[in-house]
Amino acid sequence: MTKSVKSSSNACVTTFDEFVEKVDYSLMDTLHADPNATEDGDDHRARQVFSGHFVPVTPTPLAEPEYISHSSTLFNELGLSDELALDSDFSRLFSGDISAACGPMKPFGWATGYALSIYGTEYIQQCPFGTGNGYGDGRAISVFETVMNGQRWEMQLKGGGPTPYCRGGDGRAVLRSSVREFLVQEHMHALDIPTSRSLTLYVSKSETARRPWYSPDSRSADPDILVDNPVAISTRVAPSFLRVGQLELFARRTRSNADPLALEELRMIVMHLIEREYQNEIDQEDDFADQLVELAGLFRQRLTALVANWLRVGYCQGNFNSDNCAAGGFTLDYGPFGFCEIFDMEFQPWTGGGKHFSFFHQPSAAEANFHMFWTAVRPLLAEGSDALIQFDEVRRGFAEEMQNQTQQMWASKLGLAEFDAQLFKQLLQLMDRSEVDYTIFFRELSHIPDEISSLKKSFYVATSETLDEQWQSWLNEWYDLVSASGDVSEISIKMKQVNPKYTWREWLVVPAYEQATEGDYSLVKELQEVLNRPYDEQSKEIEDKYYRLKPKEYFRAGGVSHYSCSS
Ligand SMILES: Nc1ncnc2c1ncn2[C@@H]1O[C@H](COP(=O)(O)OP(=O)(O)OP(=O)(O)O)[C@@H](O)[C@H]1O
Ligand SMILES: [Mg+2]
Repeated sequence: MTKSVKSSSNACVTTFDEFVEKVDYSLMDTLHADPNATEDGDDHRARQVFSGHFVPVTPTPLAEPEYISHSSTLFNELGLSDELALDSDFSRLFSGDISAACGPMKPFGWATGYALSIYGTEYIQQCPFGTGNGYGDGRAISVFETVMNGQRWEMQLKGGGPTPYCRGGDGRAVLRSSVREFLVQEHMHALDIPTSRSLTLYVSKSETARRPWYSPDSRSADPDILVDNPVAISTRVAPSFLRVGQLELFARRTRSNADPLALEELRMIVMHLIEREYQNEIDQEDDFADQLVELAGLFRQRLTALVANWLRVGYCQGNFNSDNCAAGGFTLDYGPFGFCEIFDMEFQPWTGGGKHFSFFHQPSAAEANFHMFWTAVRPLLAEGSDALIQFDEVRRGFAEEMQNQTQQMWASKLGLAEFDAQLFKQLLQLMDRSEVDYTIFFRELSHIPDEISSLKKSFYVATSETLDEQWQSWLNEWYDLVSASGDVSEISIKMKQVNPKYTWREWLVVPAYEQATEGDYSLVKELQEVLNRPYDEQSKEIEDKYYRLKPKEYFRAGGVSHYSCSS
């Protein structure tokens, strides 16, 4: 078994024909298409979609596409050769021209509908028809499914042009947001955090889209100008793009008797979820009700671990609605996300996001999404059944599991065998008062110093003598605990595996997308290199450039310290 996986991972797909041969449809063959869909996928205007799991739709090719970059790491994992990224037909396909492929490929891709809940409250007014039937992938179009190296993958163009769910939007993503999403997905993977992945990034040399943005040196919360930015298509890859909101769509239709097929379509999409995301853990021969109990337990485990990981690296998703919550338990939709530099429990880079999605509130936001998942799947279980009792039990246990996951994570960040509530509480107060840089502080601590001078390079403010004394006394207590729990140099190595040296710093990413707008992609590529090895020391030159406190001029800077959702 291991042998066959290994040998297939060495098999390199080098030509476009070989790549196309690998297409292996699952979703379009097992789920329901919208019965009102056109046959040719020419379906680009906002309209209501009343039933079915997906709408066949063709992407809209970028005008004059230019290759920017691809992820060698992912190509390698998929068994694709790097040259393929430069192949003209491959580039055509992943810059939106599906006519580049023929033979086993269908002449259209597909978009899916989903519902939206914000922090556990159902919304429908985001849909222009006021019914929820016009909400879904407005600019994301999947074009390819395959099994590569024993794993099923779906490839989805983001910014691939309008779909019936576009709500009047242009279906495009601008270069700025595409560079961010392209880079951060692979960075998250390198940080060992489950995520959708990045395949390729192409930009148009002649097509632009107008978006609200910030003038240079703007300090305003909201964008103050309109900017024409080149449009781009990034392709993301995951076993599926199923969201909690997608399950909710069919559950809502079931509840309101809007569609006689809704309950069956709910059952189908949940089976599809199990098949795509939980195949290795759930036996699909088992009784379906038992599968649902297992599904709930596994999703709870993945979601809580995911959010604990977000806290570990300083990541704030910003907009953790149910439609941005992957039912496979990985990070999806990098819109108004950010990484905490100066430590702030309520860090939230998105001006429209509110505190409920801020840094330390993410466990509660996750619970609200889990609640919507539980509510959506529940109609598939018989009232009064044992399975339903167990299913409800999983829901009730969310907060406890979330707490266990976060406590374990803090213990590992601090190099301790067990979480110490008192020590942790004192640390949070000190970090807050000294305004520490989250990444630099924990990385310096990973060297296990016994006095505070090296930690001070992570402080944004000068500390008083009293504060220094408090730090030293905290450090002494911590040091004693660490040294009592094992070999200090081994603990240091382990701490460096959970406390990255290099994380996302927005002010260092801005120049990369700005230069890319001018046709210079060298910084995008440099960032790919640096962010793909976040736990490594890397060179002195890289350290000087990237392991640094955020300069004063970027505090409160529009588009750097905060941004609106527009992308
Ligand atoms: N320019 C656009 N044209 C059409 N639809 C859009 C556009 N921008 C956003 N949307 C749609 O609006 C909804 C909310 O946007 P949001 O920013 O959460 O998602 P996104 O970043 O586009 O997508 P995803 O969640 O697929 O990563 C999504 O369903 C998205 O498809
Ligand atoms: Mg989204």
